[in-house]
Amino acid sequence: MVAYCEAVGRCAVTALLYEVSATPKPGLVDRLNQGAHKDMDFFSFMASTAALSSYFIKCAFQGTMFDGDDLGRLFQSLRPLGKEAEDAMLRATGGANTHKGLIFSMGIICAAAGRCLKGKKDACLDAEEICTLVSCMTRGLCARELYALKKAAGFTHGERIYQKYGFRGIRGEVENGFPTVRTYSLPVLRQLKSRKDYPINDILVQTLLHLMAVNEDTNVAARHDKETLNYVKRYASEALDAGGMFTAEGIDLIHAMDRDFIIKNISPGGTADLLAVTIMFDLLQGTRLI
Ligand SMILES: CC(C)(COP(=O)(O)OP(=O)(O)OC[C@H]1O[C@@H](n2cnc3c(N)ncnc32)[C@H](O[C@H]2O[C@H](COP(=O)(O)OP(=O)(O)OP(=O)(O)O)[C@@H](O)[C@H]2O)[C@@H]1O)[C@@H](O)C(=O)NCCC(=O)NCCS
Ligand SMILES: Nc1ncnc2[nH]cnc12
Repeated sequence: MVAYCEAVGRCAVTALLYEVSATPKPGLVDRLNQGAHKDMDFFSFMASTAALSSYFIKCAFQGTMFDGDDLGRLFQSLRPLGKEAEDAMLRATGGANTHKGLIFSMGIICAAAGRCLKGKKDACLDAEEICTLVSCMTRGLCARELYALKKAAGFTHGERIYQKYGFRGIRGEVENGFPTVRTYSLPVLRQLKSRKDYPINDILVQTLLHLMAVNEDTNVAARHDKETLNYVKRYASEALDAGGMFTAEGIDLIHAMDRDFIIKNISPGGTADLLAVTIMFDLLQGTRLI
């Protein structure tokens, strides 16, 4: 069981490292620049990933150990681990929110992957099965934290954006079992990977563009507004129409997009998170972890 949880944790760490390494990513931290961020760079992401490696294993372990059918309780039991992980991230980065979103979403995925072991002698992991578990674990989250929200002040970014635009952000993604990943990015990643001549870096950037063209990224909406989010989506579609990472014209457009997002202070951080989630599902899929 320990080896299984370590293997799940290793997939999560690999997903985080692949995501930040993929270059160029418009507005995001990558190997070329800090994107539209002042308080984090490529090395902050390395340090943050290292600090989170034991957290992912602990979440998987929590999933394997959980007894009972009320998966909402498994989700609740992750909260103290998430808080500890957030402190570790802040210590490792000198106070930057590098992986705030992924502590939440990847933690739930690792616990769900742990739960997949229940009642099995060996686990051949399947993204659909994990997504169903994620959805069961977080059932009612949007109703509790967004729809019925009654607070006078102190709204988080996500709560404020729901009230303004009705975007459910990461809460909607987990409660619906990552529809954006299942519908868009995972099929794209798999199809591109079947082309043996494409470098992994280019496949990941291309997958990111597909996500950017559709994702309701609450980070973009929180720093700016709905119009800016539509601008990001249109720009990503335009880069894809030009061939994306697989034509010279597409690559030029992606670099132009990066320069433009940096000037305009646009960071599609939620979309970067979904790229990491996509990579995670691809790494887990079909893997016999024990
Ligand atoms: C459930 C919470 C995580 C929700 O918190 P909040 O209400 O703040 O929710 P959101 O803002 O909606 O989302 C949180 C992060 O999720 C990422 N995200 C955004 N949109 C999407 C999307 N459509 N799909 C997937 N993921 C999405 C995003 O993460 C990225 O942003 C982080 C940097 O954020 P921040 O510092 O706010 O942004 P900056 O632009 O840098 O800030 P400023 O400079 O403008 O100030 C970065 O990590 C990216 O990866 C969202 O930020 C909340 O309840 C919570 O934290 N709970 C703790 C529970 C927990 O961890 N439990 C244990 C595990 S279950
Ligand atoms: N590469 C990246 N740049 C900025 N924010 C992010 N959140 C997750 N990955 C990110």
